[in-house]
Amino acid sequence: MDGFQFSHVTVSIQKKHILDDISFELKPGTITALIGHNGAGKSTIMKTILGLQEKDEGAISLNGVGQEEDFIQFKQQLAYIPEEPFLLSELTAMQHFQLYGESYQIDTENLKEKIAMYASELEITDKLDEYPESLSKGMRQKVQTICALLPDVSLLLVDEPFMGLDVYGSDFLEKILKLKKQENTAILLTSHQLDRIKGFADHYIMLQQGKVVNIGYMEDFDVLKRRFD
Ligand SMILES: Nc1ncnc2c1ncn2[C@@H]1O[C@H](COP(=O)(O)OP(=O)(O)OP(=O)(O)O)[C@@H](O)[C@H]1O
Repeated sequence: MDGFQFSHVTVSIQKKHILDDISFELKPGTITALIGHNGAGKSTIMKTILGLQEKDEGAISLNGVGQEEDFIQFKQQLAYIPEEPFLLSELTAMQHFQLYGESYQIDTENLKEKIAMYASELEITDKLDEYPESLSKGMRQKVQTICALLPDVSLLLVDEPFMGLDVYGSDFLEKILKLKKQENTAILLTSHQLDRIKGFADHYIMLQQGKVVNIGYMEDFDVLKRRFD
């Protein structure tokens, strides 16, 4: 089955329900925004998909591959841009890209072209041999972002995509997310920058205290918001 399924997932941390029976689906070639106040459970959904957070119940699958059945094959089909960069201090920016290239088995020429294009567009070409400690926070975020954009995956998870990026970097990332969508990637993002994501997300999932309160088309979001305000 194509696409991503998150079915009846419940997560507890220290006996408290953080996600309560959450279900949604993502179709290939769509962008979906997870919307909700601080603490609603958006990052916990991302971490649960990535296997960083254990779930009590439920099932998660991507293109018919169950997260629990074959975690490596499941994981190989997705990439993640975290809110905070977590780079390895002993690797340069270029070595991070090569590591991603190897783990996603990207063809060498293709990898070189992509690195050159992303580094140039995000203005870090002169930083490729630098280690994370000598990069600014925004530059580290750019390196982390490029890592996740290098592979062609079925599912791209993006936690607060525009946090830490300058306006030019944010505009470029938005352009690339739209391009990935055209290439049939399903994109799940969280953002508090509603004005920006309203312009390019197709669907929204609204969370409140670990529960889904509404799922709909992004273009209908304003109507719903006015009703809740
Ligand atoms: N490790 C943890 N230990 C205890 N509680 C946690 C832990 N991680 C998350 N929580 C709780 O889970 C709830 C959901 O947190 P989560 O980070 O998923 O929210 P969020 O919607 O991503 O918020 P934000 O918009 O602030 O990033 C919060 O009440 C938070 O306090």
